[in-house]
Amino acid sequence: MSGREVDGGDLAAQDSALATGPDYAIDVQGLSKSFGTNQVVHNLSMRVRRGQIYGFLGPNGSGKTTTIRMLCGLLTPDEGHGTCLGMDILTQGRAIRRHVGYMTQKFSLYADLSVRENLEFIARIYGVPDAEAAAAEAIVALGLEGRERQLAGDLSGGWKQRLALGACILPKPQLLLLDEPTAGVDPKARREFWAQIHDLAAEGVTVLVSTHYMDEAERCHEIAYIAYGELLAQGTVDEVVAGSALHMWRVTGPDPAALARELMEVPGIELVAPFGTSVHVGGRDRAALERAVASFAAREELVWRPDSPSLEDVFIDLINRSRDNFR
Ligand SMILES: Nc1ncnc2c1ncn2[C@@H]1O[C@H](COP(=O)(O)OP(=O)(O)OP(=O)(O)O)[C@@H](O)[C@H]1O
Repeated sequence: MSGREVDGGDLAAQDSALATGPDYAIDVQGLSKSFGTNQVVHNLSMRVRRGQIYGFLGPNGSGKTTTIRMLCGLLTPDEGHGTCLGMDILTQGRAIRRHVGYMTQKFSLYADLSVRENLEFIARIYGVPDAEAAAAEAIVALGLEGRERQLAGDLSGGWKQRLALGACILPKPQLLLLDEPTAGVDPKARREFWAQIHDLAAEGVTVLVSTHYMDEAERCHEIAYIAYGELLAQGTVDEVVAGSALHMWRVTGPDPAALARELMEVPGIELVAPFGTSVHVGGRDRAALERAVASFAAREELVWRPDSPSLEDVFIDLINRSRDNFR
């Protein structure tokens, strides 16, 4: 906990500030954080509008969790400043956390308590009035009926995540920080989880969610892509794709893996990404890319089609280029 932490004691004043607060649930500038000599977040600025679902993407170790922890005052940035729910992240961490639900990557409920016991326990810790009723309400809202008496430790991955989300929203937070909430969860459970997230956003809750799944990125109102601690792209999915300025072709042929290796060496081709039986080929210089494609004209076994960049193409391109910059 930061030595500068002050707990803005007047809860009524805070609540009224929250109700009339700024348009942005998160508004931070120039955040940097190092662990020893390793700078894991560098000069990161971001703004998230209230009621939005904001996706946070990037490779492993790129600084997403560290950023989330700075946003709710669990870590103090070395540089930078900003607000979360209108409160200062440097000095009002404790007050921020009273209004934020933070779902960490690790399942942190009690494995040997039942679903209902876990929810009632959390409700009591947060001082929710009538903990039993609040837990019962959460059980219905999350579709956990019939599982109330099951031990949390015996739930499948998808149900565990749903219970963890239930615990997060019991105190009715204004902002949810969800750190890879669906890692390892099957597609049906992920879809249901996302339906819950959209319901919460429709009620005015702001959601910042980190994920490695492209389909989840496409369910967000806005996304940010972070690599090596740098924010490389930000905006709606369409804006991020358009901002890449990538031109793409898709080529299908008998041995996509060998073809991909060959294509990587061709001037004008900056991005090569095998996708099933075909290979996505891209570059920012349209003329150079077209010359590269034309050089394969005699290869009748290959079928070339112009294509549009997918979000995954854009992220692969961003990570390739940022890796070059950071070497
Ligand atoms: N408390 C700490 N002490 C030292 N190094 C840390 C600490 N917390 C994180 N790191 C390092 O900071 C870097 C960024 O980690 P972080 O967990 O923020 O990344 P991430 O983008 O959330 O990764 P993932 O997608 O794998 O969860 C990593 O190299 C990690 O090892």
